[in-house]
Amino acid sequence: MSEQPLVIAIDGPSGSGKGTVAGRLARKLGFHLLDSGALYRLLAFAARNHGVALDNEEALKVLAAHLDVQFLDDGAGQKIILEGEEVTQLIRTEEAGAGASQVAALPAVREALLQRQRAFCEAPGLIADGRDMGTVVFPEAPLKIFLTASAEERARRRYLQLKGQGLDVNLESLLLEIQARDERDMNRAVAPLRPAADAILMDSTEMSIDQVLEAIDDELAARSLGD
Ligand SMILES: Nc1ncnc2c1ncn2[C@@H]1O[C@H](COP(=O)(O)OP(=O)(O)OP(=O)(O)O)[C@@H](O)[C@H]1O
Ligand SMILES: Nc1ccn([C@H]2C[C@H](O)[C@@H](COP(=O)(O)O)O2)c(=O)n1
Repeated sequence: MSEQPLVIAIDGPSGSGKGTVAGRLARKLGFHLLDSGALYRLLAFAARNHGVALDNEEALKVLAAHLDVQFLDDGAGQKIILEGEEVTQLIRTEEAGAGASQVAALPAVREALLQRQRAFCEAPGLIADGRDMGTVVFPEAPLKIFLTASAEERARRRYLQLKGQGLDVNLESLLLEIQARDERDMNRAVAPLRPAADAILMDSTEMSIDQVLEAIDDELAARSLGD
């Protein structure tokens, strides 16, 4: 039987550093990258473009099934094209994250995006970043990291990130938005944000990005993976 490509799942709440760590790890290992949050952000963004309400499950299911998205890697980072428009930065605001969190709570939306996410699993391997990579999408992943940090630290990171992109952001508002998104993601009925039973819990509140990557390297070495 052909060997399955190696999948490393990195789940956790907003702003914990999943995307940054997943991107660095994918480049280092030469693996594919699944930014599953981007799919939900793109769906919410497309819904707004098409005048579809973020609680219209039936219409969102159809939109999700036919989402016209391209993930392009031009060597300087990933560009995201939605229906022919580059939306790489547009989908990164907290407003887009809130919309994503809202549509992500709908079972038919999650079902419509499931196979598209699993299709990212190709040789030589995949780094999968999200909320339910280790619990639902890739439950057989041999390494699952649940990456978190205090809400205050995650708000601080998101503040620096968005301010660095020239956006006018407020730290106190970001903290409230992140806490609200955490609540929704953790308490929804379908695929709630929680660590898989076999996930490695990693609290990066006091860790640098490099320290997180080193800790993941140690976990890979301990399992003789990623060589
Ligand atoms: N350990 C860390 N220490 C300091 N800054 C970090 C750390 N990890 C990530 N960051 C920074 O925090 C910001 C948010 O990181 P990132 O976008 O990777 O988080 P995320 O978990 O993917 O968030 P979301 O789920 O909302 O997309 C980025 O600017 C990133 O560079
Ligand atoms: N696998 C996933 C990924 C994301 N979501 C939802 C919940 C998040 O709040 C939102 C945006 O994700 P982010 O880009 O911040 O990682 O999308 C989910 O339910 N499942």
